[in-house]
Amino acid sequence: GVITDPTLVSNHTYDYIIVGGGLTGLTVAGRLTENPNIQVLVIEAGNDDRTNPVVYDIYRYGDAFGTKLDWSYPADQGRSILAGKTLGGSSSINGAAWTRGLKQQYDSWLQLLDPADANSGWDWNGMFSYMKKAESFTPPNSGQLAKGANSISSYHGFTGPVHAAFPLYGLSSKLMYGGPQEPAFASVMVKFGLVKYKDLNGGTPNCVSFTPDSNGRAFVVNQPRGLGSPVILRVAYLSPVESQRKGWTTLVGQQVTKILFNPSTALPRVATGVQFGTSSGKRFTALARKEVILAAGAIGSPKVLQLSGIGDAAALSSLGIQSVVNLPTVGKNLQEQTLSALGAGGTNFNVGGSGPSDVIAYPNLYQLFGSQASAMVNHITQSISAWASSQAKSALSASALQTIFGIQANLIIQDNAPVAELFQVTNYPDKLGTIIWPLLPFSRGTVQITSSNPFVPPKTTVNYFSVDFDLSTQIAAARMVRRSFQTSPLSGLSTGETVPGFSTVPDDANHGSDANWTKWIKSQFSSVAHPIATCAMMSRSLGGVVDARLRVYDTQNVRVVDASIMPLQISAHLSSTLYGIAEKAADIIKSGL
Ligand SMILES: Cc1cc2nc3c(=O)[nH]c(=O)nc-3n(C[C@H](O)[C@H](O)[C@H](O)COP(=O)(O)OP(=O)(O)OC[C@H]3O[C@@H](n4cnc5c(N)ncnc54)[C@H](O)[C@@H]3O)c2cc1C
Repeated sequence: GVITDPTLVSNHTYDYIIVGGGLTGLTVAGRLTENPNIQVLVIEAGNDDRTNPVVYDIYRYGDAFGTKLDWSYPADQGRSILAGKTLGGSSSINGAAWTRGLKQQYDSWLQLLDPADANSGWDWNGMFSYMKKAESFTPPNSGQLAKGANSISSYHGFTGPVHAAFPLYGLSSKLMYGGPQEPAFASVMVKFGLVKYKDLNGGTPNCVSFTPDSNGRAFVVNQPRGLGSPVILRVAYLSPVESQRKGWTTLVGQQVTKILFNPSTALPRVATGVQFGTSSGKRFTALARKEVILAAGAIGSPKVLQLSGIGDAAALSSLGIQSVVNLPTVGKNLQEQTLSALGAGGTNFNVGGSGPSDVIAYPNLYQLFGSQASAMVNHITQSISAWASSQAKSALSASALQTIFGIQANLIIQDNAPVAELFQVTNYPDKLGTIIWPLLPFSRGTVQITSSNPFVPPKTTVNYFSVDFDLSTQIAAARMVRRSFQTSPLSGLSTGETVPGFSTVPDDANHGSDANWTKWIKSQFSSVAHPIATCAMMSRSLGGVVDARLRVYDTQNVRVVDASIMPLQISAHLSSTLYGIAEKAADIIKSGL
């Protein structure tokens, strides 16, 4: 069950201790405890807020931002990165869009691992089956089909714990929009050269598509199966089984402060358990017979490793932390995205409900940059080496980063990986809205503790826009949105762009100058909250922190299973992929590899 009293687990021994009861932590715990002989302790820093409407009503997710449900990790340029501090982690405060990346992006993970790991299954085929294992998809009904939803059944799983569907379930007033704005946006994107595709969840996201949402409506569908109460809404792996799984203990309201190691300094190092507590309270210890599994998220996990002595030995020693494994890339290779919202006033058409919004466009570089595309291809090819040098401090080395950037560039140039997301939104920031972000930034950042006090947030430096391609992509996406408001049939619904508007970014033959777009974007962008790669699954020679078995290098029994292991961004929202990673991680752990 879920408990709050730390003395109930203090000095007890479990087979596995999972640090973080978020998206991946609960998924792994749910699978490991299918075996009744296995004892798992999950320690979650946040509380059990499943009965809080801000958590169980996904349409209120924005109400969680900046509250005690959110870490709001401070970052550079005055930004902060939202992250759930509550049971369910960021899945409990997320927007629930359910999308998957490009096939070749998952295949590239193998390229970043040692050749000896060629059969490890970290590619599209392996990941697709695990993403489907996590999913219970409900195809659109006739009403939803009429509004533009569609699906391809072989792209989905139908028996997993996480429900995905088009908006219908849950609050009856919240349905797919029935007004003209979403189909009009899709038509304009087709005019801009994108294919309108039935379903972007099968590894081909370069399209405009109506997209489903995850678990927000799970309880309605599950009710007939006797699982029904709103509390399972966000925590598909836990709530339905929590009263039966005697081997699964979840302690909430306690933060893991470090991993404890066997004193023998011989490599690989052996973890024996964890220390945890609250900022004002006592520290406790719990012991792990088999493994300590980190699932604290892409900012939380490198922080715990560093606090435990795994990181850059020199930097840690300056904080008085004794080195356990000198692994300087812990917390490096951070990739996070930048968001802007554009809006236009609307004629008095009826939006047809209260949403949520459904349509996403994923243009590739050629579609986004149009006549400038070949210049941009040349620019990328010629700049990779300079970009790698400029970002080297946030990676193992310039040469490692150059290899990684080469793979990233190939995905963009050869495989048509979508480089930007354009998410049509009704009534934000005006009646017609589109939020945009570059998907595949070359800027690299770091997460680094600055104190041995675990309750001080780590220094998170994204280095937003430190590679010009990232800004150029955001500008090109903004221009595409501006043009969309001026293109029929969307233009027939628009009374003109209001955000940023022509007084802020005057229109011209080029749809606004680079200088004006830059000024506006830099003044108002926010962080998307998709941080990854801070404990990247890559070969050690490229700066990886975990191997293909998700084991931290030079440790015997410390694994990372969360967003920090993704080595490169994907052209998608992250959650479906992360459920797949965690499902695969659970099988790796069960097999004892
Ligand atoms: C605002 C927002 C909107 C999003 N929208 C979408 C969307 O629409 N679609 C989509 O697919 N994805 C979305 N995402 C992304 C997705 O939810 C996250 O990528 C995903 O939840 C990350 O999973 P994780 O397991 O790595 O980390 P998390 O789910 O964040 O879990 C980490 C957990 O560890 C806990 N923790 C951290 N440190 C410690 C410690 N020292 N001790 C104990 N516990 C600790 C945290 O409190 C948290 O519960 C969104 C994310 C956010 C924040």
